[in-house]
Amino acid sequence: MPSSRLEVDVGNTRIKWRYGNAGHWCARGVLVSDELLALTPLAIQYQVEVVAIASVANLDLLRQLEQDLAQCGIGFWRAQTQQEAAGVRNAYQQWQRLGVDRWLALLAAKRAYPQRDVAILQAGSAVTLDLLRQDGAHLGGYIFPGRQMRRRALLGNTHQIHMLQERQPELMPGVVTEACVLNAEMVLELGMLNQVEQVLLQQLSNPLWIFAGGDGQSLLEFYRQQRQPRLETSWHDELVLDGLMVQWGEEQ
Ligand SMILES: Nc1ncnc2c1ncn2[C@@H]1O[C@H](COP(=O)(O)OP(=O)(O)OP(=O)(O)O)[C@@H](O)[C@H]1O
Ligand SMILES: CC(C)(CO)[C@@H](O)C(=O)NCCC(=O)O
Repeated sequence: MPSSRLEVDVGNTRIKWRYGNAGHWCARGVLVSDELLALTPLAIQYQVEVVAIASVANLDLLRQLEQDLAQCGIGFWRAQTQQEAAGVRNAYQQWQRLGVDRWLALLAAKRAYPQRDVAILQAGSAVTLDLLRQDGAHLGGYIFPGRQMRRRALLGNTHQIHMLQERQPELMPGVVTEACVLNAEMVLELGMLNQVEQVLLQQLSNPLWIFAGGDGQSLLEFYRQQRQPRLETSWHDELVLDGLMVQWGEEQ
């Protein structure tokens, strides 16, 4: 009998979880990152045997969670970055330093598209981009500050920029503070997407560009709205959790 699992992706902003058995998910949800210990009551509620976690966040809380779960007789399994697995070779020389969310996304992409070059953009607290060739070679990537992080840096380091109301971003220059900030975010992100597109076209062969993460939908829309997007794109909601499943499956 496959064990019932709570699968968890712990980012620096949010925790995404899903509960199920052998790929059939009965429940899913989101917590904020400092609510990690709320996973124990969830695991009890769903009577899971194991909590399987990928985390790039606070290690102290993770140790506490492991202890809490052990006291309740619930297993704890933590995904790790690897040098090579499931047909993917990590490009980092110091391979342990690659974020486990990036590594698992590579495993998930390889499983989903074994015959294609892919690029993976995960737009979370940070925005990461990773390149993966069809032969399994990870070609490295980029780490950009995420949207919320940039916004906090701008507002936190100035006295007179206040966002009194949200509005739709556009490319034209703004004539009110909010528009200047929001439109600049769009200019910045489109610039990033265009520049990255150039790199992907140079480095990969007919790649599929996968978007994921909290701001991924919005970046994907920006990209698709352009006059001539040159790459095929796809949206993946739970790439890190899918990679967690690949690694779990390989280790059982
Ligand atoms: N309900 C929400 N709460 C917080 N952020 C949200 C929400 N909806 C969308 N976002 C956007 O999602 C981004 C965070 O995305 P996500 O939850 O994927 O990050 P994360 O996995 O915690 O980050 P990372 O893996 O980079 O540490 C924020 O920058 C924010 O702009
Ligand atoms: C870049 C983030 C924060 C994205 O979640 C995470 O993957 C991380 O902490 N990575 C460690 C550094 C690296 O990947 O090189």
